[in-house]
Amino acid sequence: MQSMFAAGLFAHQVALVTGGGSGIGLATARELTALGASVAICGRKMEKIEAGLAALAADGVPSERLFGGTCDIREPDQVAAFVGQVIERFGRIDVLVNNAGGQFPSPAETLSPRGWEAVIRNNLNGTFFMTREVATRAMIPAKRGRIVNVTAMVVRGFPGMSHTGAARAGVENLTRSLAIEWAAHGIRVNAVAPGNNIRSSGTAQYGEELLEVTRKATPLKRLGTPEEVARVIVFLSSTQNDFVTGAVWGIDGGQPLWGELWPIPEPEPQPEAKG
Ligand SMILES: CCCCCCC/C=C/C(=O)SCCNC(=O)CCNC(=O)[C@H](O)C(C)(C)COP(=O)(O)OP(=O)(O)OC[C@H]1O[C@@H](n2cnc3c(N)ncnc32)[C@H](O)[C@@H]1OP(=O)(O)O
Ligand SMILES: NC(=O)C1=CN([C@@H]2O[C@H](COP(=O)(O)OP(=O)(O)OC[C@H]3O[C@@H](n4cnc5c(N)ncnc54)[C@H](OP(=O)(O)O)[C@@H]3O)[C@@H](O)[C@H]2O)C=CC1
Repeated sequence: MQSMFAAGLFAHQVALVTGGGSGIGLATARELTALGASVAICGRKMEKIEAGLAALAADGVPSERLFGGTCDIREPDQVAAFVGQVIERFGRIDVLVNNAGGQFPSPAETLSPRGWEAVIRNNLNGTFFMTREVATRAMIPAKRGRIVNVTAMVVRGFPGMSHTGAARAGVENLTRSLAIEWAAHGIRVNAVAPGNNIRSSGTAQYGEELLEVTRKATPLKRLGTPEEVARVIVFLSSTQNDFVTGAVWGIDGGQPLWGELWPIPEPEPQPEAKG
């Protein structure tokens, strides 16, 4: 695949991509390694990480530029151990892509406390634990770094998945807070918000019928690809945009502007309040 970026843009740089064994994370790892980066990927399941490493090796990336291991981002001890391994292996971390995440559909009224917590921990807590670990151990001491958080398109709320909507909105706000707190350390913090309309290993679980609903609700009338999301992540991870920080960049075919986001029952007309 021909890259839109200059060859060697990430030479001698190290990127950590969470959830890098599949989907958007793997597409990001492929683009970064193609541009010369050394890349570390993590996820909960070793078989996904092995498949990701195999795909990168098949692209021709030498093994000395690759590292992968299991790490559940919800567990601070596992995060600390993984970040330590990456620093031991490569000596630095220039780029962190917080891509790991996910949820399940559920109406708010039947969501159990543990179900709510599982999704908040997966998307909000995990992103914070990883971000702080990488910043304090690698980026703040080095006085440089770029962090890109992968959230979701939540500007219209997320009816039917309110837990993830709340968690992703939290990550967007965290992005803005840390962009300010860590500006003095030479760290830029941005986010990308994929629409609910990217065809990936992640959305495959929702089925073709729902994907068709979301395609129809997209002004560009097609689904996006993990590579299209990855290109924006890579741009924000690069040194080619050093004046961009605290931004949330949508990649959604115009979806926030129009159309039904998720097929939940249409609200009933409500009577005017009396008195
Ligand atoms: C085409 C339409 C497009 C829609 C696209 C929407 C845009 C977003 C796309 C993506 O995000 S792509 C990525 C997709 N991948 C995933 O979403 C998978 C992620 N899921 C997980 O990783 C896990 O399921 C989880 C959310 C982290 C939860 O795992 P955990 O191991 O913590 O959970 P458990 O211990 O099993 O359960 C805890 C608690 O949660 C309840 N729960 C878990 N799964 C479900 C479910 N599918 N439905 C309802 N409830 C669920 C579970 O019941 C537990 O609660 P209690 O029963 O104990 O009260
Ligand atoms: N595709 C889409 O349309 C959209 C995607 N997104 C978000 O983009 C990101 C990538 O999604 P996508 O590539 O589509 O889907 P995938 O399911 O392929 O990617 C999610 C990755 O995150 C990893 N992961 C999930 N939870 C954890 C955890 N607790 N610790 C470590 N790794 C974890 C998974 O690996 P493992 O299971 O091995 O842990 C997997 O590799 C996710 O955050 C997703 O929610 C947001 C909006 C839309």
